[in-house]
Amino acid sequence: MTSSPRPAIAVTGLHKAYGDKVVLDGIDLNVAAGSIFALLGPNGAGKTTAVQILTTYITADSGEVEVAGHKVNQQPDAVRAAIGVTGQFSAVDGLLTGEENLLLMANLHHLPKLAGRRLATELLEKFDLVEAGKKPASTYSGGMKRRLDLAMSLVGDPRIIFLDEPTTGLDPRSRQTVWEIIRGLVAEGVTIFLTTQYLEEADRLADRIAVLDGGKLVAQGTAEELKRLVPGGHVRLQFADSAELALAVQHLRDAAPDQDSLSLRVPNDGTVHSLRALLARLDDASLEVESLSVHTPDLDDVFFAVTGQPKTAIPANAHANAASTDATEKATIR
Ligand SMILES: Nc1ncnc2c1ncn2[C@@H]1O[C@H](COP(=O)(O)OP(=O)(O)OP(=O)(O)O)[C@@H](O)[C@H]1O
Repeated sequence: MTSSPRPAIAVTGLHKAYGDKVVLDGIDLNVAAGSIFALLGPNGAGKTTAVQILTTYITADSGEVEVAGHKVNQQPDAVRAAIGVTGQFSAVDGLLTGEENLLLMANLHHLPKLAGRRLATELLEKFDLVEAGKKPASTYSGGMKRRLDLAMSLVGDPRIIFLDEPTTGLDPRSRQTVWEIIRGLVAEGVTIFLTTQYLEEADRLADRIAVLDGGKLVAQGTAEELKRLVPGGHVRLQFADSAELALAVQHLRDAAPDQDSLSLRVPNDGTVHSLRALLARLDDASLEVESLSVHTPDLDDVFFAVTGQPKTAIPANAHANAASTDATEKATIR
């Protein structure tokens, strides 16, 4: 009989509040060893708090949390020995060179001097920081700092790495580089738990994604599973002025208008048949459409469905509104 391998991370009923404010409201999740798991959510959703608990930085109020087979509240040292962490506030010391930062980390891990030097050289090469390695880290670009931070988190040879918003603030090229590094680590068998505000990052990288909103997991699955939760895509109709938009709203009752961009989002699966039907409706109503674009479902649509708001419009500490609660219940898969 074969038993399924033990997950790298197992969380049940995780709860954390600060005073009256419930930050994590009963979170359950499992991360398979050797996979990439993305915890997605708007500002203030509780992502960093979850990472802080999983990495033993803070304690939970209740719930079971096992990381690398050890309970975080009972064996925090064993958990710490098995993990690497890079946060939004990096461990990089700007006064030290890249190499010195790595040597310091090797020292903290009690590596013999020679082994520490060898590892620092290896990591500087791996992360394309050989030249920069002799310069103070304060002179590095954001992307270089992030690479050094990642390199430093590898010093203890961790099997599980937590990356809290690893590419926030990076330009697209640096972001791609970090993604390549993450994929390389996973190919070596490392488990990655990352938090992100970028839907694209979760889509491109993660084997499984969980969406956190208002302290609850409102959806969980692969990117494809999450996209299937969204019923079809939509067509965006662009109008020249608000009078034409108002006229369109009267005729297309199932559509959602956006007054700022003078556009209308009409549910549509993008097939030729349904596009023809939509064009016929526009013709029948003599509506003047300036332009039209077809959108197949993406994680943005999932976010819209499970949180009730477009990703870009989610304010800090957003909570699902009453209208979104239905969508949330329909969309959640467990
Ligand atoms: N030490 C603390 N004391 C009081 N409230 C806190 C504390 N730490 C976090 N919070 C609150 O908990 C909520 C979740 O914060 P958290 O940093 O976990 O969110 P996040 O999803 O990581 O957000 P961001 O994407 O902005 O980093 C926020 O409302 C925050 O203000």
